[in-house]
Amino acid sequence: MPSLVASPLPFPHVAPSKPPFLEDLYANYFTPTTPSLPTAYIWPEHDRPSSTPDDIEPSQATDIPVINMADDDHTLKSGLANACEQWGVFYIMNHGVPLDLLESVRQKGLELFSLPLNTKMRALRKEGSFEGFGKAMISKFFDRLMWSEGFTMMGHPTSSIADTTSKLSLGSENKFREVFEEYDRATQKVAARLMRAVLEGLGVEMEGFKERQYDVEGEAQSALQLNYYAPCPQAHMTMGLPAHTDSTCLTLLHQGLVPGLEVLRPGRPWMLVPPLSPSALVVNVGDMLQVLSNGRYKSIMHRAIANKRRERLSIVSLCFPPMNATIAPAEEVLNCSQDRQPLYKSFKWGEYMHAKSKYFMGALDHFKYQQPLDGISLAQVS
Ligand SMILES: C=C1C[C@]23C[C@H]1CC[C@H]2[C@@]12CCC[C@@](C)(C(=O)O1)[C@H]2[C@@H]3C(=O)O
Ligand SMILES: O=C(O)CCC(=O)C(=O)O
Ligand SMILES: [Fe+2]
Repeated sequence: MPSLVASPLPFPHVAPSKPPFLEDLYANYFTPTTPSLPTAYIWPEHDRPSSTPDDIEPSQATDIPVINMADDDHTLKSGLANACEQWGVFYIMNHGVPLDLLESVRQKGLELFSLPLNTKMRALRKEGSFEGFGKAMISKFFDRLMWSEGFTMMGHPTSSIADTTSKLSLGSENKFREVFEEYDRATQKVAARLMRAVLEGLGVEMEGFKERQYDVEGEAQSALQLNYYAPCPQAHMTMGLPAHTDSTCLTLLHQGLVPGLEVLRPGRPWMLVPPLSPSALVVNVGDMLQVLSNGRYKSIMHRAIANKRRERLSIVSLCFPPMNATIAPAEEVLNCSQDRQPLYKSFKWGEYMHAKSKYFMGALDHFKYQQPLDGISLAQVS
């Protein structure tokens, strides 16, 4: 088992003294028309994209697996097993989320980011909360600013999308809520189906898993994250969303027709994940599936590149365990693996998020049975 922290990226382990998000975010906000990029947005050369995706058109050839959700159960399970093990990222088609719903979310999302500043300020993310406008949580691990802004809504089953969006509604009408909630419900249904198929593909028996851990179809939590990347004339010098893995089981992402998502598979260069078709979704394996599968499926490192001329909106559905569920390698996975040793201890998702917000890419090692000697030393980062 290779060390999970053997990331080829030099992550800064110390957060800058003043996180570049929250109240001062919009005060120091970028102006997309600025002739030259403000220094704070210029990233060190080794962290910059090797090219910007401006001239790449949808349907560009790629060998990333495509999962057809209309396939029979057996084909679906084996396709997913292969995609999760070999890639950690894949496309899904025939997933059942209607194209017109996707288009409405896209339209409302763009409307959301074009709201006037004082309206956005009312829904700014507060310290200790995920919800609202702001830079992504991980921005505090980087000493440069990201060329993006985000809006996070925590959803199903105790939907607070209504609360987050109601802070934005002018008057009593909440014009964002309905469409975001409908999309959240639709994508979580897809995520639930995928999770069942992925776990069953690993030999997990669903009733036992439900008793010992959680009901992946009835109890999973969701968040809906919108990321907006304004056009950036010097896109090659900055980073839209820096390299990270998601703390999820699975993440379903729609990037519209504008490319920008890149993935890093171990031992390979960064690779673009081009938009495949207007309705295809990209699925990423997250940290929790890595634990449930006892490291057989690894969460995939990814990042987003800004574009020189085109604005980009990504619509990201995050699927993760309920707060009180026990996360640990699934029993059946341990029983069929050669060494039978769990790589990870049991923990709760909240504990994981706490570790992630402190140790970032070192968080998973915190829950490993043996701290790898070459890993991040906790003393170093605390
Ligand atoms: C349910 C989640 C998962 C979160 C935190 C919370 C809500 C927003 C998610 C993201 C979305 C953007 C990247 C990320 C790294 C971030 O900064 O915020 C994600 C993070 C995680 O996957 O760790
Ligand atoms: O915008 C993208 O393509 C990536 C977004 C992402 O990775 C995230 O929100 O977690
Ligand atoms: Fe992500």
